[in-house]
Amino acid sequence: MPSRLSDAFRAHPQQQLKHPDFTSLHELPDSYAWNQRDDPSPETFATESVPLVDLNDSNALQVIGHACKTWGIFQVTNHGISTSLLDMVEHTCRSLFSLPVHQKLKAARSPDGVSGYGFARISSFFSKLMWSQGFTIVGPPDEHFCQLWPQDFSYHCDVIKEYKEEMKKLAGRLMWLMLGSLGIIAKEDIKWAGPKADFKGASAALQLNYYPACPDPDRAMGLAPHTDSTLLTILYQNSTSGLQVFKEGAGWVAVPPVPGGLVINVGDLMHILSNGSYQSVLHRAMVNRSHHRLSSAYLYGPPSTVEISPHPKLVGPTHPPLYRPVTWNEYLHTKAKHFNKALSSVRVCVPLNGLGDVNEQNNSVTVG
Ligand SMILES: C=C1C[C@]23C[C@H]1CC[C@H]2[C@@]12CCC[C@@](C)(C(=O)O1)[C@H]2[C@@H]3C(=O)O
Ligand SMILES: O=C(O)CCC(=O)C(=O)O
Ligand SMILES: [Fe+2]
Repeated sequence: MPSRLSDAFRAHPQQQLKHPDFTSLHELPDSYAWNQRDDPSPETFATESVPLVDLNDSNALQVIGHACKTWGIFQVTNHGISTSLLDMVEHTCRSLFSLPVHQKLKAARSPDGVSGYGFARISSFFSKLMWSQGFTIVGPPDEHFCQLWPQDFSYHCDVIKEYKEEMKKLAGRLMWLMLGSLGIIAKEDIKWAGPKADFKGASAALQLNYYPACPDPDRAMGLAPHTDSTLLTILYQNSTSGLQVFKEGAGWVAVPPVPGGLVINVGDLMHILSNGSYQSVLHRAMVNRSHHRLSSAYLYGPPSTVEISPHPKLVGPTHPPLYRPVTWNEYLHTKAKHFNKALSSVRVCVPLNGLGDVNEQNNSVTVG
């Protein structure tokens, strides 16, 4: 099993797809036209809205805990990330995606790599193409940025580095808020958080997404429904809406951009750590006829060698562990192979009849 995030996809290389120049398309090609069969979820729209939390509010911990249990997503304000930094990141995204295709392809993601320009990893699980372009950054951006902007790369590198540092601090803070509401409050409760409890060794990937304006948005899909493989994800979206989340009993709910706000979603590893108490949220990005859309997702997880398992404080005789321990790399590997069945493939199979022979998937563990 690879031990670095950048090696997570060595065993599952991504197929090479053509990168069209979106700006030149005035009609939606058939390869981009999604039909109901590709998107089985009901197209209902809810009146409910995703919780909004002011991080300066004294109730923040409780509101976040409730949001993680019921929605698996919330938006935050007063998060400490300056508007000017968010503007600079947006500017870097804009500048990156508006480069000519041949220039972007100089920093193309290699089939078995994780960083660089290309289609979303999950593309291979769908028969239709997504109306988006992405740029993934794991580790320092210098090498790829040098190819994109031979003149100005150091400016863009500095923006991304500062953003990653700020995101890392905010993610550590959010970790304690999310865990705190489950009663996981002491430094010793999460050993890998380190002596200062600041999650210094955490790993992360930054995913920049660009959704060009689309001639036929009702039939196109920006980013297909998925959950993130993370502990948590911090998403910045520009002022164009498009993000939707699936809520049981309500259907697809839009997550409108809140000025200066950030969207936080629970990922699969947090679902495991919370022993199923927090939901990793199914989400997708829709596209727009007249406006392009930009987003940046900070995908946050544990250090590569750390195994995540249901927290001992949440496990007991009446609450058996629902998942077996997994490292982030191992889980990304599983996701690249099984996509939306990845979570169930690491689920511990509790026998329903006590006979211990219930084992729906050959790589799940049977207990009892
Ligand atoms: C650290 C990560 C997390 C990854 C894979 C790798 C780098 C890029 C991330 C995303 C970003 C876009 C959605 C997703 C589903 C995708 O296709 O690539 C994510 C995936 C995951 O959360 O599984
Ligand atoms: O663009 C968005 O709103 C969603 C992006 C996303 O889900 C991701 O990058 O994982
Ligand atoms: Fe996502």
